[in-house]
Amino acid sequence: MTKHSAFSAEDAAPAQTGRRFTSYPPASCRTAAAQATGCWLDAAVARRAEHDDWMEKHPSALAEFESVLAAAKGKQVVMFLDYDGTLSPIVKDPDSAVMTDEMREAVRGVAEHFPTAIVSGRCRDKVFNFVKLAELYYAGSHGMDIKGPTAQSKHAKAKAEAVLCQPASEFLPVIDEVCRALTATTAAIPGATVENNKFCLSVHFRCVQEEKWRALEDQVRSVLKDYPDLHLTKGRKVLEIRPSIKWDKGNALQFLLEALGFADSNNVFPIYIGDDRTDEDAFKVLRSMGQGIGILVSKIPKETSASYSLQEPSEVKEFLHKLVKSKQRD
Ligand SMILES: O=P(O)(O)OC[C@H]1O[C@H](O[C@H]2O[C@H](CO)[C@@H](O)[C@H](O)[C@H]2O)[C@H](O)[C@@H](O)[C@@H]1O
Repeated sequence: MTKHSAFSAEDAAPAQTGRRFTSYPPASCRTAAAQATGCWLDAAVARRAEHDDWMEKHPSALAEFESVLAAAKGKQVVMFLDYDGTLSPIVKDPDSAVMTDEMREAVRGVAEHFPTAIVSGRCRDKVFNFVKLAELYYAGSHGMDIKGPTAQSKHAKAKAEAVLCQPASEFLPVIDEVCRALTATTAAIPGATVENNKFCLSVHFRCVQEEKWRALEDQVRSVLKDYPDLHLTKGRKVLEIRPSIKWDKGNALQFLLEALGFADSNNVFPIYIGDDRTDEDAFKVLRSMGQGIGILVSKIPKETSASYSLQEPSEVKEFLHKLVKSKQRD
């Protein structure tokens, strides 16, 4: 298979801006080679071929909907949904990434039929304020802050309200301290913003001039030098600062399956839909369990452990609607 960057043109810096951004190479070597020879038609053909090749390996979950249903037949579907880029489109201002009422209704419909969790890099309260559905499970801070439903529903387990998992709670004071330090240090870079996600932080560079990306990353790394228990990862035009503990969205998925009573069960079919690098941890867990499916939301080929793809949040909504309809005709 052609190697793709998990984060390509739509998300991050081009490779030539510096070695530390080189986890974001051009879309494919084939395309780059064609571009290098100056043959743009070849490059377009190569891109198309690359896309077709990728779609064969990660087919549309809508086009293959009946196969998904067949695989899930007789099993309990559990739905896991990432937020940004999955339920809401990527926008410049993170505080404006609202979810449409139509998408909320689609998620509500799914939650009526299946246990449903939102798994986000955002602070749990913030993502709850966007989604506003009390019958769901929420895993905020990249899974480091998990809470059960606060409203009863058919699928909220009797003790759901008691579900709480905060494996990084000892990091709260240090995260606040680093948030203050980063906010002060990056203030001179226009467009840079720091978002406090409670157990982790995001430094956004979507609105920063490309020439300043390197300087911003240098500043963030210089602050982090004094905090060896924290580490930096990269998402969609965002630098993410997280505690160095072995806990990610994959662990959150496993924790929730266990909390729902599906530990070691062969009768469960988890579906995880996400668009970001951090969602890959959950896709990998599903692969290693050999149960359920991962669906990557992306318009372009990316290296992924997901089995299926959807292009954008509107397709996610359609997929959720189809799932609800299929349940209604059961
Ligand atoms: O796990 P997620 O729910 O996907 O959260 C990952 C990050 O999402 C948000 O940032 C991204 O979306 C913003 C709004 O569309 C966009 O402006 C930004 O460039 C994206 O990186 C969120 O603000 C971050 O804190 C999350 O870590």
